[in-house]
Amino acid sequence: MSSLEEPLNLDKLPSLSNIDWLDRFSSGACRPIGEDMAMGDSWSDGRNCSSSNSCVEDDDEYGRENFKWRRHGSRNGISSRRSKCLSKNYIVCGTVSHSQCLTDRQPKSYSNHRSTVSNTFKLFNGMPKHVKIGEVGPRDGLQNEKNTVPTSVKVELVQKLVSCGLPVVEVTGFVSPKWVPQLSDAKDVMEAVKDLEGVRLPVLTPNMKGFEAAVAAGAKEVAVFVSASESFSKSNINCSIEESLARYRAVTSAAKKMSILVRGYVSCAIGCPVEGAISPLKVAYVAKELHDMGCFEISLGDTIGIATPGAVVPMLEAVMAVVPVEKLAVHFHDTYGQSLSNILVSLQMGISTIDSSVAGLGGCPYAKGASGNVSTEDVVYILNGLGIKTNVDLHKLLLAGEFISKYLGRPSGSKAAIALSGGTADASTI
Ligand SMILES: CC(C)(COP(=O)([O-])OP(=O)([O-])OC[C@H]1O[C@@H](n2cnc3c(N)ncnc32)[C@H](O)[C@@H]1OP(=O)([O-])[O-])[C@@H](O)C(=O)NCCC(=O)NCCSC(=O)C[C@@](C)(O)CC(=O)[O-]
Repeated sequence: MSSLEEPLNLDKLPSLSNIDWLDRFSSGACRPIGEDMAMGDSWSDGRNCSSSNSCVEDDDEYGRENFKWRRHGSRNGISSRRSKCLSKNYIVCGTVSHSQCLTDRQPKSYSNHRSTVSNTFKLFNGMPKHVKIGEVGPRDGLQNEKNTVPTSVKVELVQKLVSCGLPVVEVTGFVSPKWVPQLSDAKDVMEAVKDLEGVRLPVLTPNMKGFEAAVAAGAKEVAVFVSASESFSKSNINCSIEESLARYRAVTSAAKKMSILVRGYVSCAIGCPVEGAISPLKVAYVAKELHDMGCFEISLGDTIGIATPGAVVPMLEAVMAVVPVEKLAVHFHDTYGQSLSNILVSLQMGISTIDSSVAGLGGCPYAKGASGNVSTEDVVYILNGLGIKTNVDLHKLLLAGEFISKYLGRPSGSKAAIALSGGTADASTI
């Protein structure tokens, strides 16, 4: 195992030129559910990319010319695939009824129709058709609240979020109550929601103690979190990056024996409150370690919310060189209001799992000044506009956001929710 104390040389990581983009974007790269799942085969919400999010069929010359990470593909068969891609794009948009989405914006009588089509390809070609939203409000959102939120409110919030159709709701964290007092009722919250059906309910676990407590409370999925910044690792979990990786190897190994799924987070994937900018290679290093130890999905977190697309692209490029894109998620905090732009560019790079927090709740107790996650309402709104399916009922989501905002006594952090408030009865058709 190499150490982060040693400088990471470029040649230690596979470079983009060593990886044929077809390998990473082909339906072969989008494995069927269950295959290559180091943590057992009980994951029922796996994405079958070859049917729903397939990218390669949509590849065309525009993608490769415009996006560096696709440069190395074969040009064979491009023209024959182009018309197929075109119809697919239209089908995607056609799935959202009553929506002002991509198709509606295409000027039908535009004099240069070919150029309009070219733009559509350039901008939207690599995007997934379905996005899985990981709701983190009850954990990431509430962990930083100063006043204790009663267990019953947390449980009701989780229930409301599940009823929206969200496929994943991160419930709580089995972390030290001395470090994060707000989550000291983790056991009670988990026990109250563990039997909710049709949803994955992961919980954060920083070590074996947390893992064992989570399993005892009924968790069937846990999440470990490693930092790409040495300083943040020490302030957040009181150990070095390498020590944390060793702890998580113990967790993933125990989880595998019990068919418990483990998700991995990389925090400070763009920047650290102490160290500033973080090298994409460091992010790639820890992401690969998490992948190699058996995490079925790795969520790349801009913990302090400083990212712009200019920083997200190289970070994703570096990580996608070592971890398959279908195993990656993005997790943006919205401190600088850049999250939706960052999400858009992530979608263009083929990411199809997005973390977000209802009403934009959140902030990390160990990242002062960092604001909440991008709001789930805003994410659903932009995805609806792009004609990308989420299966999330926006109307119910607005009510869940309203519920927790009212309880906390402050306005929602979601622009879409604020704009739609008063008109929530019609929100599901937006
Ligand atoms: C990791 C530790 C526990 C180390 O904390 P430590 O103080 O170094 O641990 P320790 O092993 O020395 O134990 C100290 C005490 O904590 C107890 N303890 C030990 N482990 C646990 C546990 N799991 N659950 C409950 N109690 C625990 C342990 O039993 C002992 O109790 P005592 O004997 O003093 O009574 C601590 O630093 C901690 O809990 N940190 C978590 C901090 C946290 O939750 N931060 C926010 C996470 S958000 C994030 O990282 C970013 C993310 C994921 O959201 C992505 C993004 O936004 O970008």
